[in-house]
Amino acid sequence: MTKIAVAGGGSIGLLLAGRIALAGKPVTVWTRAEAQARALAASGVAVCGASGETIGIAPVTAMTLDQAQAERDPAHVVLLAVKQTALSQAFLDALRAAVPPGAAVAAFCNGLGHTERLAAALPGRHLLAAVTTEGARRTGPAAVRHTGSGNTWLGDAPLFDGTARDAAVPADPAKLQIVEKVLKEAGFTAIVSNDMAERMLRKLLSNAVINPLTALLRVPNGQLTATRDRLRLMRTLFDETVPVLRQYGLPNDPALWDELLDVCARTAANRSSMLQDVEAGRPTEIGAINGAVSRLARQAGLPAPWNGGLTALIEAIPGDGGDV
Ligand SMILES: NC(=O)C1=CN([C@@H]2O[C@H](COP(=O)(O)OP(=O)(O)OC[C@H]3O[C@@H](n4cnc5c(N)ncnc54)[C@H](OP(=O)(O)O)[C@@H]3O)[C@@H](O)[C@H]2O)C=CC1
Ligand SMILES: CC(C)(CO)C(=O)C(=O)O
Repeated sequence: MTKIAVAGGGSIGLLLAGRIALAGKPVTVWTRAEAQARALAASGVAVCGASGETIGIAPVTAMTLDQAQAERDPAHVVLLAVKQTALSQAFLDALRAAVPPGAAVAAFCNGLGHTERLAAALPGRHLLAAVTTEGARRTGPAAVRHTGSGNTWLGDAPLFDGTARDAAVPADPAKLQIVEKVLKEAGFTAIVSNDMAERMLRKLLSNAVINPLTALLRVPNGQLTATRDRLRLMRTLFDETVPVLRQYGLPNDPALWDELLDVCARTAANRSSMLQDVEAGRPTEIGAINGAVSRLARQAGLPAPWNGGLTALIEAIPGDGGDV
């Protein structure tokens, strides 16, 4: 039987682990803190729906990532559900020690930069990129709310920083199929994509416009479109970001602006992940989002002053302390 581990017991990690376990598959959560591993092992993951109704209590095995390194029977499939800010050298070293060569690692991080770092840190492992529009919020050490259903795309992990367009770590089709099957059996809409660069760039575009503006203006996503001034800010950032991302595989799609407005409408009540990080005094993923757009713009010789300025502003908020 495929041995499945989820690295990171946060919002997406608990949603993945909870749903997989509720579908009857054994799953192990690798946490940062020992206290969370104990809580998860004792009570399982309480999975709730969008309005807080209990869907089920999912039994899981749990241990810290450090403890996972000593496992005699290591995982074959690892779903990586940490933020880009967690990808320190120490974390990457620990992950390499916990994941044996030949195992598949599907990275669910938003933003860019993780695929390059993971590919370098995990030689001999099968790296996959995953982009999800599922919404999740951890409500306790062993509890998660599934705040919105979406799609999850899986495929070759594209490389952007310092590379020409179309560079990617080719996925082993057999590993891809295994991860797709695990997600589908857990009830997720999993789609194998042969253009993960496009998927990552579409998601990056939403995050690059919505996240920094909501974090600075301290408004939920739906409030961004509520005034002309905010819409103008969104449009300015969008107009600067699209030409940069088009250099790396974002299609010339006239529907992109409407799609962005649609994300704001569908997630109107959400506080973006960056706003939540700022409010909690945690480091944000700004370096992997607008910081990444700035880097790509420099690489392509295009201007991106708004992305650079917003990166500097968010990094200057007490608590952020820079990024990976
Ligand atoms: N939440 C969502 O709805 C969505 C999130 N995403 C993306 O998915 C990624 C994960 O997001 P999300 O789940 O929301 O983030 P969270 O902050 O909720 O969870 C991240 C988890 O990573 C854990 N972690 C950090 N460092 C380590 C470590 N050294 N060892 C083990 N675990 C560690 C954290 O542990 P601890 O709590 O102990 O610090 C935390 O539980 C992000 O890139 C995000 O942008 C994508 C789509 C939707
Ligand atoms: C799409 C969006 C903006 C939804 O809140 C998101 O992915 C985030 O908050 O990081």
